[in-house]
Amino acid sequence: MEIIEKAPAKINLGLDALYKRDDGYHELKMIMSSVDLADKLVFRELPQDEVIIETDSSFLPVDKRNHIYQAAQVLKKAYGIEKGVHVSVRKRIPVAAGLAGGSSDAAATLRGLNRLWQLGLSLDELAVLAVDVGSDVPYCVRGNTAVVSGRGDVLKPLPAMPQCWVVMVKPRISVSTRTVFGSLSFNDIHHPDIDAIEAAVVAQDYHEMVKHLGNSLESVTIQKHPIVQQIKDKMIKFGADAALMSGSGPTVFALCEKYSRAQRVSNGLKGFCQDVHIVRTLKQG
Ligand SMILES: C[C@@](CO)(OP(=O)(O)O)[C@H](O)COP(=O)(O)OP(=O)(O)OC[C@H]1O[C@@H](n2ccc(N)nc2=O)[C@H](O)[C@@H]1O
Ligand SMILES: Nc1ncnc2c1ncn2[C@@H]1O[C@H](COP(=O)(O)OP(=O)(O)O)[C@@H](O)[C@H]1O
Repeated sequence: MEIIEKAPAKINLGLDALYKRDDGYHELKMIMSSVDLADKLVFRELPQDEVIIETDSSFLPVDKRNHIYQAAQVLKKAYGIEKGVHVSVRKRIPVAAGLAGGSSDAAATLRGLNRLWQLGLSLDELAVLAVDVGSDVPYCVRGNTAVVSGRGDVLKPLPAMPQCWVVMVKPRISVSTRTVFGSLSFNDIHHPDIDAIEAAVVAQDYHEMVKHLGNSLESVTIQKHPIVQQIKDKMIKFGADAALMSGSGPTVFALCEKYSRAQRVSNGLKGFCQDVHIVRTLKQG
């Protein structure tokens, strides 16, 4: 049997870091949304009890460091499964970009193996296991648009964000999520109004939504990597309705209501960065 799952990238329309918790993680309140840029995973049963990963990306480890491997092990351990799987990954989401590519692959693995091994688990049950792989994985199990809080493990589904075009630009720098959180100083960060973004999404009010986009981690990454601010400035100059860093970065996304604007932003940025994508927001489902 062969099972296919898509693993879409996410953007953070809002990310508020509230405080550092006793377990070392940060309490967050975020609005996340899936976009139409996805990896494709194909799962096939293996006769031996082994997890084998194959990918077209030269940036990815295929051993136990891969989030796909970790997700499979979490599921096998939780349900005592002694079966093997071959996973082939067509990688389209830029790696270590703030777009949750690895987390989305892990979530797709939980969904895919649930089907391949006929475990009959609900998405809520998979989301509970998911946090053992990473903080972004519970959200990625369902994807779509949601308010995400706690460490990343408390989910409230929302209607799909208002339809628009998203231009995603990843500069050629590496950002470590752990280092960004480690450098966060609560004295001087911006706290976006997450409730206002949520209300705008519920009301399907695109213009109100773009007014409130914000990310507490942005200034931390910009301080080390001014190119993130330069990309934001260029996006606005070329006509984007809003521009924001996603997650801990370094990808910056621009939202545009009109495709012609998205094309202008994309063309304007292509001379500056190589990794530029125009994608659509996803409708629910
Ligand atoms: C910042 C966000 C926002 O969506 O996204 P990315 O930039 O990774 O896409 C996520 O919270 C990242 O989630 P994820 O990448 O799964 O994080 P994890 O592997 O669990 O944690 C990596 C490191 O980030 C820090 N971390 C993560 C989540 C959280 N709520 N508090 C934290 O302090 C911890 O230092 C941890 O060691
Ligand atoms: N399947 C995977 N896809 C992408 N990255 C992965 C995967 N498995 C492990 N990783 C590792 O996870 C780290 C974070 O990658 P990724 O999830 O793409 O970024 P982010 O958390 O910034 O959104 C990278 O160092 C990468 O090597």
